Amino acid sequence: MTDDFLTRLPKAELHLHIEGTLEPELMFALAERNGVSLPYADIEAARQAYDFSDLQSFLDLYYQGMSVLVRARDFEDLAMDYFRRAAAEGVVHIEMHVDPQAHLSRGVALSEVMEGLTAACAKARSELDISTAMILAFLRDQPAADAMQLLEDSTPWHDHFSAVGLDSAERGNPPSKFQEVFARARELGLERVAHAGEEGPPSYIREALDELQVCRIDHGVRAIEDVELMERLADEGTVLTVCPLSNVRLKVVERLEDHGLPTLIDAGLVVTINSDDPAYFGGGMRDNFAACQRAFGWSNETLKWLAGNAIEAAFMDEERRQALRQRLVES
Ligand code: HPA
Ligand SMILES: [Zn+2]
Repeated sequence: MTDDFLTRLPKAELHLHIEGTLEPELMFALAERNGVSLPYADIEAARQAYDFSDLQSFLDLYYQGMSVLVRARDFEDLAMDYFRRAAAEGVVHIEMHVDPQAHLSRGVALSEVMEGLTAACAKARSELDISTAMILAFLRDQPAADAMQLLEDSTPWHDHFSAVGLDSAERGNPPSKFQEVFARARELGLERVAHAGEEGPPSYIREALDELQVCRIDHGVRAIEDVELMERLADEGTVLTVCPLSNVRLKVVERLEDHGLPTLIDAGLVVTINSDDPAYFGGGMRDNFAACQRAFGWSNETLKWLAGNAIEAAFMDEERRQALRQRLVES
């Protein structure tokens, strides 16, 4: 392991889609194992195809790529492959969004997904000293009734989920569409997070707060367009899980230097740095921190503050949080 500050920094990742960690190498290996055909001639051609114009152009390839995930073993390999890379760059805690609907629609049972992922999470803890949490994500471009059905059907695995989340195509699919589903999740004792203000307007961030009662906003970068909203987010201490390289690759911003992160921090918001879909967006947690350090000239103190925000906002037990606080002080 490289012994530099950014690697030593204990990084907790609060915004990651486990299906977005599928590197082309593993995609090809699993395609062969499962007899699935891919639209790419080779690994290099797959990487070349990752040239996105917006969220939807990414989602099309993201759903296509996961067609190679069929059996529990595939999901375990997917997660372990990522956990090993993450451990090597100093990631100590990972909260992963899981998109069951994207697998159910292909005839892959939830039991295959969960068996594989829970096995990997157990190994992450015992073999890599990485703690994990899972977020049951609903695809917002699918009907709310399907999300409700998934919430009920996933009852045997509710103990494995810390929260429910909302992802996929944002525009035209406001948080209010899922008000009842999130109310039910709350009744079941699950925390709530939602993607809002990535491509969608600031009003979606308000809706997520008011109608879904989320404790964190995933992305949330379009809050910079609404000063009152920024004040509210700062006052309420709502955590934003910002994904800098994702925002560049999906053209939410043209260049990282144009990103609203410094504005959000200056306005007093609690922001964290995350990788989103590292296999598709050109880098993991360390790369995201490094790119921000370069673009914004941030000091090590600022980077530590960001890493600390994630440790404080994570779904983890207090013993683990205390241990990670200590590692942060020593980094
Ligand atoms: O960045 C994202 N945004 C919305 N949905 C997603 N699903 C995977 N990644 C993303
Ligand atoms: Zn995301």
